[in-house]
Amino acid sequence: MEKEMILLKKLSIGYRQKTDSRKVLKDINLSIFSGELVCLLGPNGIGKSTLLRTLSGLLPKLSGTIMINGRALEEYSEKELSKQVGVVLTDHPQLRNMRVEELVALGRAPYTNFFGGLSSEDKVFVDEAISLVGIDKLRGRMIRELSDGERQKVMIARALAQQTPVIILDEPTAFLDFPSKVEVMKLLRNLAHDMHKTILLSTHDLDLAVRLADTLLQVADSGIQKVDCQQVEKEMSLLLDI
Ligand SMILES: Nc1ncnc2c1ncn2[C@@H]1O[C@H](COP(=O)(O)OP(=O)(O)OP(=O)(O)O)[C@@H](O)[C@H]1O
Repeated sequence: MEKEMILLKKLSIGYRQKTDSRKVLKDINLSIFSGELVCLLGPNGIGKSTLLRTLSGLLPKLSGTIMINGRALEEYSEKELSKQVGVVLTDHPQLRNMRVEELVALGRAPYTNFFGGLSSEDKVFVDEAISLVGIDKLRGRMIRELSDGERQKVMIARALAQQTPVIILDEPTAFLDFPSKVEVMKLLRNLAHDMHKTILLSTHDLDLAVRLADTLLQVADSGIQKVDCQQVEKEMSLLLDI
């Protein structure tokens, strides 16, 4: 039986400004379960990143409820939340001067002591994450010397080393060539299915999302709706006249 990992009720998200707030999406009601690869689709500027940042605890909600693994998001301390939710955002220029192994080891930060030393258990999790993602050969390389696809895999390995039940990724396939997009999406799907993780990502790669996601969520001004993968595939074929 899969577990309800993310529950959203009457959620409004956006940006608080000095005098008022800029609402981006409102009345979001949604349940997301463990073992699921969930893809958020929608046009530029509709609010996908805003939602992912809000669920990651990086941006405060405007109103409503966010439950992560059965507990309200705001009840978690920063450290506790980083044991529940791993986040892979678009670019991290400040991480470019690290080696692959060091960056993956950053995933252990919520578990290490004040001085940040890795225990032998931490090292096992780092090794495991590196081998799961298939980047053993890149271990000693500098992040700045990697291709976009390789760097994306390293970021996923860091989130895996963090050992969280939920992983949130903002456009993990952007800027990748087609084979790398497929590889990254399949990797994420396998992680959801084999390790029972909840993987929530945004993407503009509709064709891949339709084929690989367990759940497709369409973001529109009116809110967020689950859409049927097979129905979308049929509509795509009709549009393309094939
Ligand atoms: N820091 C901010 N302050 C105020 N408004 C913002 C801020 N960041 C984004 N927005 C606005 O919020 C809305 C939603 O942006 P968001 O980045 O969530 O869209 P998105 O669906 O992720 O788009 P894309 O597909 O282009 O990445 C946009 O109108 C954007 O201009």
